[in-house]
Amino acid sequence: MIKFDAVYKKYFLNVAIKDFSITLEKGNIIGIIGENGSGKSTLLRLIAGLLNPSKGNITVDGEHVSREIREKIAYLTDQDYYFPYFTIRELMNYYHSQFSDFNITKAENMIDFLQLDPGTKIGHLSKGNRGRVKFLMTISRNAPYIIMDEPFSGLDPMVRASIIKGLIQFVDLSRQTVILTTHELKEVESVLDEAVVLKAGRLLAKSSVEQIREELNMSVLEWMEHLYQEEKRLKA
Ligand SMILES: Nc1ncnc2c1ncn2[C@@H]1O[C@H](COP(=O)(O)OP(=O)(O)OP(=O)(O)O)[C@@H](O)[C@H]1O
Repeated sequence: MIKFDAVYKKYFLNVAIKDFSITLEKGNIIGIIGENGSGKSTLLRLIAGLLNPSKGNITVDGEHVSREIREKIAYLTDQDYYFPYFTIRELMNYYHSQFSDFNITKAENMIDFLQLDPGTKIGHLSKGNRGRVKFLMTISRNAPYIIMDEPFSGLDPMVRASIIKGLIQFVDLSRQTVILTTHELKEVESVLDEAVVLKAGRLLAKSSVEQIREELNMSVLEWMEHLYQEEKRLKA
């Protein structure tokens, strides 16, 4: 379980996360959604322990983020950082040597599914295919928490839907929790259990996707748009 208690995160004078309290339960696929600049990436970096809160507390399974806790988290960044002279297979072997939870058999199985050639050098891949490699390296870890910043951006629409479905196929939700940010809501919402809406660094709402669909009779995108309009109306 991940818990935020009255968390603030400032970048110099800019407050990116404000008075943020939330509990994220285990065993779900959770989508963090909101407009550009609403604080989604900052939230993920705080969970991954790449940033420290300016104020407030964050705990993962009841413990403050530390080196041991960080090892429980597989994090897919929105940045490109792989060594360009490695082939995909060399990168897989490198990850296998660095992370005790890296499942090389799962990675081998995923390579075909993601339509990647393991002999290709990272530096020779297109941006979309580098995105697939990031997805491969992250999902192949048997980490209890998989945190992904925009994992599907840049993927071509013809394969995006099947790669999104692969998330369910390759993640074991009896032992793993997935938290991801996305702007591709129409395609991603079918795999989400929960949605968390951010606006200007604040938590606007959190709901189960089933509740949004069954009780409000809305898609997640419609729900988010509705919340944004309500917020605007209340402020006017
Ligand atoms: N390194 C940084 N230094 C200063 N300000 C930052 C930094 N990173 C993010 N910010 C600011 O913090 C706020 C939240 O940014 P963040 O990247 O978390 O939003 P986001 O919801 O992920 O946006 P997007 O959808 O565009 O990726 C924005 O106002 C942004 O300009």
